[in-house]
Amino acid sequence: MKLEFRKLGINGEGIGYLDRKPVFCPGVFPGETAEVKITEDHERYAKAELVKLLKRSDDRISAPICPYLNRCGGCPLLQMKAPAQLAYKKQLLEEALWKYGKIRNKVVREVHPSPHSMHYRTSCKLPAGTIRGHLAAGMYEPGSNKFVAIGECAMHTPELDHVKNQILSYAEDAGIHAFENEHGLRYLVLRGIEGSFQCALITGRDTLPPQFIEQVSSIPGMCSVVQSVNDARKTQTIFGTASKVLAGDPYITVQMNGLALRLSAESFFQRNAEQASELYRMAVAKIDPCTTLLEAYCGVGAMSLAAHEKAEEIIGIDSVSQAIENAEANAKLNHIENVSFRCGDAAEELQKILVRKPVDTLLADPPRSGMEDRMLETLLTSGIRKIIYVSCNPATLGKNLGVLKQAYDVRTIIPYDMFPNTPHIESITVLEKRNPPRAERMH
Ligand SMILES: C[S@@+](CC[C@H](N)C(=O)[O-])C[C@H]1O[C@@H](n2cnc3c(N)ncnc32)[C@H](O)[C@@H]1O
Repeated sequence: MKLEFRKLGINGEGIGYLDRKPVFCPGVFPGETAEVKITEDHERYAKAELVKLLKRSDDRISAPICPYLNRCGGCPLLQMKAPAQLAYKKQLLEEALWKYGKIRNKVVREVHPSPHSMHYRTSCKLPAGTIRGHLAAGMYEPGSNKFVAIGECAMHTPELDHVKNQILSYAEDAGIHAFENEHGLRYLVLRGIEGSFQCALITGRDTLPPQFIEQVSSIPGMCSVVQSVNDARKTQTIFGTASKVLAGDPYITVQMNGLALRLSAESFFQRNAEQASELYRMAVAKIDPCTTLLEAYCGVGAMSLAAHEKAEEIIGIDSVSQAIENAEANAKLNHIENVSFRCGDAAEELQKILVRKPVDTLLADPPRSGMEDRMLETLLTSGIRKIIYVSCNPATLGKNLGVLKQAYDVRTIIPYDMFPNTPHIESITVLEKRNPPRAERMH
């Protein structure tokens, strides 16, 4: 059937309307007309696949840039011109903020574009698979378990893909196969920042051949080779319980905003390192000089350490022990003495700290699921004056701001494009405590 598309969905798909029912179709942009086939018809929405594009948007780039575009699903906006991508991302953020938190779009600033729109990813976590009898790393087709081998990804840095392909070729020569029956290579986790590489091999319960380890550790710039056994039949996590260092250090050390940062393979670190350093700089600039600053969900401490001159005391909290070990080492490495770290649940640790002393400012960069209810409740009744909230998920940001606005004013929201060609949008929100809170004024 022929359908006109008017909007962009949160997953980067086009939205057209059949009567008043939304129809979601990947590969179509707003302003386009397409022949589509309905694949799922539900009471409140339908899904469709593109048969033929009948009218193209002026925002569409016609030349295909990536051979995996229609199969991998990682970059649904790859064929959209850059200015249009930024405009749609801002719109997606504003819509989510209004839908989930009734936050008005006048507080949303223009999107900061990524310094690079291609080849910006400095890390990858790819499942291993077999293609025509050969070991490969890639992705699964969206919504399916069909493996797609990715040779070169247009979002990875070329160095990252080069190292990935070298490791796969050495693994195949060593007789290592893709994970099956609790053995083999399950995931390849790689980081490569400014010529330093870290490789984590997620495998079954296997002893990897010494010659293979020697070859991988000899790749120029390879600083850290670790193995993590994850042989669980069904798993939501990539890493197993413990990692073993096969060669080099347990971490790599990267430079960011004048700091040396050690990163273990299990520790979270932003994938677009160049844009992350811009975002961190802005987040730190929004902190007013204060006595006690707390960073919840601090990872390896990049922002806490960068903010060390803003507060007399800074405390970082993260639930991943390797990240906290890195953060503590990073404080020492950079000779910063007023920043300390704690491993634990952010809400629980914040509550414990607030019993002992007041906290002036909270810097928080939670995972996609956002802040938990316990964290929100604690903030509402705390004396924390300012919150700088870094978010990678507009929906959970909207929900959290919808609660926090009971006691805080949302001053500004600054979006950052961390992942060009995808619908993802990161942002920094600055909140200030209302004095007295609205709830108290009502009584
Ligand atoms: C989006 S990352 C941000 C990390 C860091 N701010 C950065 O930019 O590198 C979210 C972090 O939250 C941590 N985390 C997830 N759930 C947590 C919880 N309940 N309490 C504390 N930390 C948590 C993860 O380990 C991860 O390091």
